[in-house]
Amino acid sequence: IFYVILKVPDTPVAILVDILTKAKEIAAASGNVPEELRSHLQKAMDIASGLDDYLEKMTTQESEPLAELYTKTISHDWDQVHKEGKTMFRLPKECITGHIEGQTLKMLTHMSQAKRVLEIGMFTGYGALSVAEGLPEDGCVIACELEPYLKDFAKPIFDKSPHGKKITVKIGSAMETLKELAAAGEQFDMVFIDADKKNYINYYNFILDNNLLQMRGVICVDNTLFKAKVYLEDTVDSNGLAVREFNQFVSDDPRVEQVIIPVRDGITVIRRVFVDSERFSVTILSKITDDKVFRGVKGCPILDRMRLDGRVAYVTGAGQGIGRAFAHALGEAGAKVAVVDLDQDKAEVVAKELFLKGINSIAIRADISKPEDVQMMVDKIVSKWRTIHIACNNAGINMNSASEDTSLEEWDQTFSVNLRGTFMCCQAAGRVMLNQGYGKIINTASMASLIVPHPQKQLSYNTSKAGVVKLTQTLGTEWIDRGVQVNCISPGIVDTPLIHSENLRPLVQRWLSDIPAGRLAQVTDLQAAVVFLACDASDYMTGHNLVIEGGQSLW
Ligand SMILES: C[S@@+](CC[C@H](N)C(=O)[O-])C[C@H]1O[C@@H](n2cnc3c(N)ncnc32)[C@H](O)[C@@H]1O
Repeated sequence: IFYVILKVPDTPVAILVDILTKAKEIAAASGNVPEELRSHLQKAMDIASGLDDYLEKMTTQESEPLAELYTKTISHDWDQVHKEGKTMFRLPKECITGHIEGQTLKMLTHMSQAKRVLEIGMFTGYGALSVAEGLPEDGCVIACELEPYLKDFAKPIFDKSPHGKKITVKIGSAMETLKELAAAGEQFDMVFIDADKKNYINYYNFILDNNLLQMRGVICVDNTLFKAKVYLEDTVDSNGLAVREFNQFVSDDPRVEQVIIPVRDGITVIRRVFVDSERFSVTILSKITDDKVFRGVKGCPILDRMRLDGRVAYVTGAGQGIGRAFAHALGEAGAKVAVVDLDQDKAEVVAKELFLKGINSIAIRADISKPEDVQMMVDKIVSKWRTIHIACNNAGINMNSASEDTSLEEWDQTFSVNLRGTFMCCQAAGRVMLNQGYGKIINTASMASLIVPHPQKQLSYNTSKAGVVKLTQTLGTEWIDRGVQVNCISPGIVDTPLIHSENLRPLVQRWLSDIPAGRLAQVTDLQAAVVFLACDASDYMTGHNLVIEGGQSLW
């Protein structure tokens, strides 16, 4: 309530409400205003005055630190602070971005998958903290601010928030900070310009001219409606005129594409459009080699070419460990994933994990050593999603015994899953893929296909995995001219809960001394490889054994 009383109209809508309130008062005082006009005035008032409240209510509530920052900011006596000489300028509390704009910034941060954000004009840090909340754990915000007082003002609240540590405040003229950042070769995924309006064009040009914005970054600019003064003809306010000039400049700039979102006092969102812009001058384009390297294959930059949107994948042995990590990785890259495991419950749990993240998934129980199960798996996927693009044949078993004691049962069982099972999966999925002229098969082999891991004795495992590599090479060369690539991944020793058992501890010590990386593999170390082999960027690779073992096979 305190805030409402103190609030001055500072957005187009708030000004509209203010004017309508005055018009209503005049109408009320005048005896001869037609009822219809009064009713229109009331309706216009209801529409305009209800908007901000409704936005507040329907937008995700702000976090406690943000709420505290807001209250602390609007209840602070900024005039007094200025009189005491603690700030250079008299800072109007209304310049805080606040709940709706903060949530908008957080959402934009999230949507643009930004990791590094630059804010020009931090004030008390509401925008900076909102952005920080939308960043991943290793994200960072560099917030430029002229007034040293504001850094100390914001600090206690930044310290209270788990996201505050992502924010670095740079005190001084923002232009000087920009120059330092450019000299250090820094780049940002998102830049939020919200400082002195007369410098907007300078900040904007400096950012673009010095590549402070990374290739796919966005610039957000605050107050670009500037209380409607940017389009009202009688504007004389110098800030209003400066923002108007800025908007016109951006609108005429062929390097970018932009939109003004009428949130609060207007936020312009700007992105670079280097090659796909029809507005880009022909003379500039004639000097560059305009090919797939420049534009990207099918117009996609390399990371986009690694996406798997719309693809259908399955992963066997996906109920845990490497298979589970593969299923998550393929799903995160955009594929629908069938989670296949011998254990139905485990498959269902992983499928649920994927679903929770927004990845379409199904769980399938299958014993890949049985031909009928393998065919059932393929049929189920095809009947559900019409096809299979990515077959990740990962299920395998490992039994240890000295070679002189290895039983035929152990040998047969190992081969029946690791080699025969993998072959059956390749064949069943391969038939679907050959038929459609497209497919990616990724088998899980092992570093044991290259070296003989020791001191444990695992003859049947080692030989079966060597077989998986030869299977991969043979199929990879036989099928590539029909659009199907077959590759395999050979992990080194992977850190699993099993490995931490008391009796395996001495063995782990031994292995560690054999690994140049000085650590075991985490399942997450293998995720990029499966996405790479599953995507179009690896189309020219086939029959390859991608070894990921921290250098162990080289020692
Ligand atoms: C509109 S407020 C920023 C609001 C803030 N982004 C938020 O989320 O609440 C503008 C801020 O820019 C700062 N500022 C103005 N001119 C500046 C300059 N040349 N360099 C750095 N900061 C400046 C002001 O001190 C003020 O704190």
